[in-house]
Amino acid sequence: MEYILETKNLKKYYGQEPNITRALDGVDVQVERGEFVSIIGTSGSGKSTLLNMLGGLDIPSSGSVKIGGREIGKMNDEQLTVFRRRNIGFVFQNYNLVPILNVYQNIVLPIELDGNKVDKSYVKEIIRLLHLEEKLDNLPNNLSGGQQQRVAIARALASKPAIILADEPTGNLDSRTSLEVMQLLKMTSTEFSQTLVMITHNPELAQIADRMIHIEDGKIVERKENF
Ligand SMILES: Nc1ncnc2c1ncn2[C@@H]1O[C@H](COP(=O)(O)OP(=O)(O)OP(=O)(O)O)[C@@H](O)[C@H]1O
Repeated sequence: MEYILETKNLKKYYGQEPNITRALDGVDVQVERGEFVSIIGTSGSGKSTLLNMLGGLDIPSSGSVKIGGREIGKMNDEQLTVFRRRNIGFVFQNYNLVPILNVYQNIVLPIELDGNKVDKSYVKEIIRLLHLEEKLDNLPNNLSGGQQQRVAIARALASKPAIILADEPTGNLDSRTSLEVMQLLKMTSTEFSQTLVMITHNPELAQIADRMIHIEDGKIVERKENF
């Protein structure tokens, strides 16, 4: 079977002996197309490092990452940038919105960067579901943290990427809104057969996924509730 995301013996070390940090220490992860997987672990366990590797944002010390069957270590920077933009939607903790663009422009930016036509009715539906209709002309600075996060989620969904990688996507939302946003992410990813990988330290949110991957000290550990 070909997985949409697959790592083999993935290692990421920072620094050098004797002060080496093994952020990832031999990680084998497989994610099936359309799956919703949460990666859960305590602070410093390696979650963000793993997500960055799965999204081709960082280079492994050793081991491999395959996205859609393609080994990303074999692509040059430009190929990887285009590949990422076409296949992966990112939702970061800190939103990464463009401050000089308004909400609507931020949402459709990745589509336009790729020279594609905006599916207006789809984007409108995302905007409605994320309660952003009234904010489309606002600049990010004029929004609350939670609103900015919803814009970031809308942007990730708008280009219908095959894969959505989310790093604590609801970290700045209250618990009720977090659950709502998570349900929305789950609903849209199911509707468009998207693969969703989300990292969190919140067990309640992690359980919304089809499957949980536990990480401790840079290693995947098996837990009973996975089965
Ligand atoms: N650029 C870096 N340089 C040195 N060490 C790093 C770097 N990035 C991460 N680390 C270390 O690697 C380990 C894993 O970090 P990572 O950010 O992946 O953890 P995390 O599980 O996402 O944590 P958190 O939940 O706090 O965001 C930590 O010990 C961290 O200090």
